[in-house]
Amino acid sequence: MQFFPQRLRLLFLVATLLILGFLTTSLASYWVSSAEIHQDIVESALPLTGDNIYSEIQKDMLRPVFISAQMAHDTFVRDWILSGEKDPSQIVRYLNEVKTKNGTFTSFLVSDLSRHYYHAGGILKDVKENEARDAWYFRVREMSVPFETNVDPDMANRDKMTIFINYRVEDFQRRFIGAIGVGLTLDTMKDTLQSYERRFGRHIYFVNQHGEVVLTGNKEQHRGSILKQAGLSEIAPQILNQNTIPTQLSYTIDNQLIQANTRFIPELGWYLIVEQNESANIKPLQRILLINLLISAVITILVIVVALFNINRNQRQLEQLATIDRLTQIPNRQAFEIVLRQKLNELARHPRPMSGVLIDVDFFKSINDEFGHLHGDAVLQQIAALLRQSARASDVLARWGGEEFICLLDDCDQDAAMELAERMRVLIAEHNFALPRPHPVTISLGVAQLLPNENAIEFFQRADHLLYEAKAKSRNCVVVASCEA
Ligand SMILES: Nc1nc2c(ncn2[C@@H]2O[C@H](COP(=O)(O)OP(=O)(O)OP(=O)(O)O)[C@@H](O)[C@H]2O)c(=O)[nH]1
Repeated sequence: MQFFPQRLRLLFLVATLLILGFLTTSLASYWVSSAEIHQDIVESALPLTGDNIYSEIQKDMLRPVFISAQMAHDTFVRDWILSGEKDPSQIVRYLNEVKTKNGTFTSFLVSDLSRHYYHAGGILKDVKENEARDAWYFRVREMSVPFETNVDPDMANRDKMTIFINYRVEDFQRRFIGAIGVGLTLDTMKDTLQSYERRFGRHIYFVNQHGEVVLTGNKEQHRGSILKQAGLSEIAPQILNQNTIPTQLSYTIDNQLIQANTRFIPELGWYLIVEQNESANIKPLQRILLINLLISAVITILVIVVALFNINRNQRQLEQLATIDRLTQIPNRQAFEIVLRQKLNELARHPRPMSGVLIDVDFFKSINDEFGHLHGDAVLQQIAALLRQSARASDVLARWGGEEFICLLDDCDQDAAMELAERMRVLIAEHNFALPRPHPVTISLGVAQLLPNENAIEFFQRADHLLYEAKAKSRNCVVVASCEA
């Protein structure tokens, strides 16, 4: 009664300890690793990438700015304009040389006096104030800073989208005399950004001072104004603050935590934004956590199954030890009494004849004395086996005491029981027990049928009395209760 809940309690305790242990270690390692990833992204990976990209940009993209600055300060250019743009082939040759030497996509000069637009191929056109495409020139003309970067289609190159560096050219008294510079196609710039994205595994893009995304390696990711994009709009005011010192910001979009490293690049007039998806980096950890938890669950189940199997097996062995006689391997007296109680209950519900045979080995002490206890044990084992053979499968044979056995015969009247008892007696008397010297081994038997309203104690007392009678009579015989009894 007590054993079952106790066993369950033990298993529950083991399972709880295992689950707690596995959960603690798995969750702890997940939290530690994700905290490390966060720290690595925020404190090391992103700022480092930002710096690397910035230096790459300085190398690749600021070069056109420096080239344009050199062109704007070139005394040949200024002298040529101031001397009345006499020989256009000179400036065309100059622009061609700048373009080919530096590998830029285009090079140009617009003179404020003639409004001619010179490029490496000659005079392209004249810029006009009311022409929308020429608005850039009049903007540059009025601006107070030395240059601007502008993304426009290049008429000289089949309207390809181009980043122009528009540098103001001033005379020696700092009066505006024209605009000069070079241009890079956006394709080239995009390729550059894409190669950065591939190399550093981050998302890199530029926004202008109005928050418009002007250049990105991956067009699908960001377009339009960052002021209008979900998640990003929350940190847009912090990005657009002309801060040249790198700033670390974060925002959430579609349940993904994005870390962003931003800085203003005054030479370009644009903001460089380098992003990394922290959630995506943590995803493999979540997969590992899930696998760990699954493995833990499987191990816990296995441990429980193995423990349950062992406990059940031990319990079965204990139960067997408690009910089976070790020497003869037949049920002992306790087991017999349990079966008898069950049989008596059944009999009360479904009346039928039931008989009992009490068996005692004759002069067993003399066998022990003459041949020793081991031989005595062997005789008892053989007797038990012979009795078991002669009884029906439904009959219950048990060891009643030292050299006493009992056989309960269900659905069997006294006559049939007596026949069986006689068969048993003859079987034992004729059996060769292989003792060191010839020695008779016989049994005496008392047979009784259960009487109506007789209880177990009365029944056994009667059988015992009959056995005593058999012993007193001659031994090696069967005594049956008289019919009148
Ligand atoms: N070898 C062995 N001897 C046992 C075992 N159990 C009881 N005995 C012995 O069986 C003997 C029984 O002796 P008694 O009760 O005097 O009966 P008996 O010698 O058989 O004589 P009767 O019953 O009068 O025929 C005792 O000497 C017990 O020690 C056992 O498991 N093994």
